[in-house]
Formats: sequence, structure tokens, C-alpha cells
Amino acid sequence: MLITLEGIDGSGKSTLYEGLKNRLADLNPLFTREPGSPYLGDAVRRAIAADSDPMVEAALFVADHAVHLADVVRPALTKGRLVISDRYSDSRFAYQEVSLAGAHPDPHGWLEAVHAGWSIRPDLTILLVLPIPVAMSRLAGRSEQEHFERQEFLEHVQKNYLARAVHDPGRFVLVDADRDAETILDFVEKSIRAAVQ
Ligand SMILES: Nc1ncnc2c1ncn2[C@@H]1O[C@H](COP(=O)(O)OP(=O)(O)O)[C@@H](O)[C@H]1O
Ligand SMILES: Cc1cn([C@H]2C[C@H](O)[C@@H](COP(=O)(O)OP(=O)(O)O)O2)c(=O)[nH]c1=O
Repeated sequence: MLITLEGIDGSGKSTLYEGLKNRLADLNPLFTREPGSPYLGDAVRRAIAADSDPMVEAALFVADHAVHLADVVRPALTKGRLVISDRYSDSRFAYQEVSLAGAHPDPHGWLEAVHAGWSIRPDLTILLVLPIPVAMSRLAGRSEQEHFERQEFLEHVQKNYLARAVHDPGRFVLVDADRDAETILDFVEKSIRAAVQ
């Protein structure tokens, strides 16, 4: 089973991901993330840090996904393992539909085409939803701000996430991320345990 964690920057995804490692240890999940695939992850992070051309960035995110699927996700699923990924394809649809606007005539169509026929659909997607001002104040504490972390940008990204959830309600679990980390962890742990039963 493939479970993905999604949400805007500052939504508390990394905090949740780390918390789930303890909570779900008995299920022996494979914890993994995008971007960050073997041998390509570093290149993608360098491209983000360098504020690269949006199409270059998008192509690298897709390439990172391909390596992640081939070398990490698919082999683990084939062995019957539970896989939990911090970010996955929905990040592309949410972020690159915004970043590619103006750089490509049909970002959504391109993203659909580039994933169709080979990417694996998650069984469950946990979406952390947070008011943008709260996310911005959480991000303000970070030493380095990435170019994705601007307020209007994140507003669009969260709208895209919510639109995807509306179109695929059976896959998404929406989480009010404006609560304390322990309450969020309790809720998400219960949702995942219910899904794997
Ligand atoms: N539920 C929460 N309530 C308040 N602050 C939180 C919560 N979850 C995370 N944070 C804090 O917000 C910041 C961003 O959290 P992080 O987990 O890194 O978010 P993301 O990975 O989604 O960007 C960190 O300083 C973290 O300690
Ligand atoms: C996987 C992925 C991430 N991103 C963005 C989201 C983040 O702003 C940035 C780096 O991801 P990440 O390091 O996971 O950030 P965070 O800790 O906030 O989750 O890359 C995309 O734009 N497209 C993608 O396909």
C-alpha cells in the first residue's frame, strides 16, 4: 500500500513524517520522500536552491519521481511493504501548475501526460491544510527561504491541492493542520491504521 503526505511548505509535513516513524514502527513501513531519490535528489535540490528555469525544475522533479518509483517505491510495493512518502505526484500538480504558468501553455495537460501510464497512484493521501498566514509565520523562523515560500504562490498551491481532493475524495484525507502536532499525529495515525486493516 502506498500512502503519501502532502501540504504546502510550513504545513507541518516534516514534523508529522518524523512522528509517524515512532507511531507506526510495528507496521515496518518504508519511509521515503520526494524530492530526494538516489543519485538525482541532490541535483533537484541544487536546482531549487538556484532558482532555475521552471521547466528545468519541473523536468527534474519528474525525473526524480521516475528514479524514486523505479529504485525505491516499486520494489518495496512488490514485496508487499507499506510505503509512506513525504510528498509525491500531487506536489507536482499543486506546485508546478503554478510555477509553470507562463512558461508552458498547458501545465496541467503536460503534468497529466508525463505521469500517465507508468506512475503509481497512491492508495491514500494525507493532505495537511493550513491558513496561509499561519504557514507564513511558521516559515518565518527558517534561516533560508525557498522561492516556493511566497504567500501568493502558496495560496495557489493550496487551492490546487484542495481541488485535487474535491475530484478524488476517496483517496484524500484532509487534516486541519492548525492544531497541535500531537493531535494531528493521533488523527493521522488512526487514519493510516484504518486504511491498512
Ligand atoms: N502542529 C504544529 N503547530 C505549531 N507549529 C508546528 C506544527 N507542526 C510543525 N510546526 C513548526 O512549524 C515549522 C514548519 O514545520 P515543518 O514540519 O518543517 O513543515 P513542512 O515540512 O510542511 O514545511 C517548524 O518550525 C515546526 O516546528
Ligand atoms: C516533490 C516536489 C516538491 N516541490 C517543492 C515543494 C517544496 O517547496 C520544495 C522542496 O521540497 P521539500 O524539501 O520536501 O520541502 P518541505 O520540507 O517544505 O516539504 O520543492 C515541487 O515544487 N514539486 C514537486 O514535485
